[in-house]
Amino acid sequence: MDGCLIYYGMEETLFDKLWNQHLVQSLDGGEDLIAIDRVFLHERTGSVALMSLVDSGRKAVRPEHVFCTMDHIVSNKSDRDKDDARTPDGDVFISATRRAAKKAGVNLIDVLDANQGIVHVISPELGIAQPGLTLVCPDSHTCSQGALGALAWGIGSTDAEHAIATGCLRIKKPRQMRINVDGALGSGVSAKDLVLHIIQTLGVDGAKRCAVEFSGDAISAMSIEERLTLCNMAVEFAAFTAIIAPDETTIDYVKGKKFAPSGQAWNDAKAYWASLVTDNGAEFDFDYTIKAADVVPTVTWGTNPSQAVAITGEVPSLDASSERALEYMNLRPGTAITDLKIDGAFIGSCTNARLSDLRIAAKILEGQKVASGVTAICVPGSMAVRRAAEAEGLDKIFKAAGFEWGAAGCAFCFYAGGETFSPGSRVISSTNRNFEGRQGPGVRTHLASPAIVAASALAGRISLTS
Ligand SMILES: CC(C)[C@H](C(=O)O)[C@@H](O)C(=O)O
Ligand code: SF4
Repeated sequence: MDGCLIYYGMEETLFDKLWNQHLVQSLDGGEDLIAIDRVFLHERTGSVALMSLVDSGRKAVRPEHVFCTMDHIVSNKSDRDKDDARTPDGDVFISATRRAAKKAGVNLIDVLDANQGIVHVISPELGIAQPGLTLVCPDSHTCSQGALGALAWGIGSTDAEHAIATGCLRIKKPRQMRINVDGALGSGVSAKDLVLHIIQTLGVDGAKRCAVEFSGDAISAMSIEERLTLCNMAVEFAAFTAIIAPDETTIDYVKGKKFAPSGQAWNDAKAYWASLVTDNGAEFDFDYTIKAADVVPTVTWGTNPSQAVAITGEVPSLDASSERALEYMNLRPGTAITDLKIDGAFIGSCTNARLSDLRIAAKILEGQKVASGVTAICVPGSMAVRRAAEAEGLDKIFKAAGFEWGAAGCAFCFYAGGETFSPGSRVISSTNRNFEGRQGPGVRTHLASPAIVAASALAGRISLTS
């Protein structure tokens, strides 16, 4: 063995690489100081960070790398004004956020800006989230942006202020999990079905404090928009974040985006991104393999995203943990999912309101009418998505079918006060959370893919086909 060096445990995961490349210092007490490349804020929680920063006389260390959008409480009316809000007194909040963002000198994507939209939709769309960058945002679905190969995670408002002021955050390194999805998803089986299947299998705490890397043939075959849907819901099974190694699909997606590197910087970035893979032999704390062929169109029946079932299945039989959920959802065990009549259908949110989602729904809706008694709403994830959809005539299809066509924002994904579905409504929704009251007091949410939402809107009950 002379002259032969054997390294044990030198192989790194993609997550290790990004963590180590951003490690400023290991601190006493098990925390690390991590360099933060981008901070994204929104008016609901980011505003708190911005206002506190401005009020305390602190400055953004790199204001050009801080972005603030208005998405959570803005009105989704097509003719909205710059201060129209969904919440009582929301206008005051929006204008205060605007003032603080301007004072702090950060990039403001205001309500009427052409680039406005939901943070996790516009960050990739504008090339702000990029492979290899660390990105934080005071919002739990920041994990979505790991789809680009970025190390992106949700933080609190205080940490956001700290990251803006110092460009660093102290944090304990999470555990690591790999979920390898082998083979190809069946036709008509979407990224949303896959993530609901994973959460149903692992449970809502299944990836507690883990950075989850998604890999395998089914992931490589996905578009970036599908990967964003998948990573979006990592937090719904308690993950610290999700990440997917950048590949040709990622490079093609990022190329030419507003904030993407260009010229020589683009070539350098591509060379660096090629190194962002998990080494063969690198170890994870948890390593799962899922067969893509086992995944079927899936819908939630309960009040957390793990309470899910095949659309061809039934409301499961009662156990102690599901009793409350069944009561809230007004369901009886043994009822076929496709026998559930709906009152509302919603396509929107950072999970499933990108152009590909709208195209899938429009294909199903074309030339058809929403069932009577169903309130159907589509809110594109960003104004760019809305414009692109309109350029293809998708808005006309949605409207002709009886859908409302909104301006971008979080809108009916979460209840912030203001207009929503009426109490007791059963709503099929392309969003990511089905908690009690999530879409409004007493509203009963069933999570599903945009295809299922569209088909159900036409059928007037949960359905895979109209
Ligand atoms: C309001 C915001 C902090 C919250 C989040 O963290 O995710 C919201 O976006 C949500 O989806 O519940
Ligand atoms: S669309 Fe919904 S899940 Fe996404 S950031 Fe907004 S409120 Fe949160």
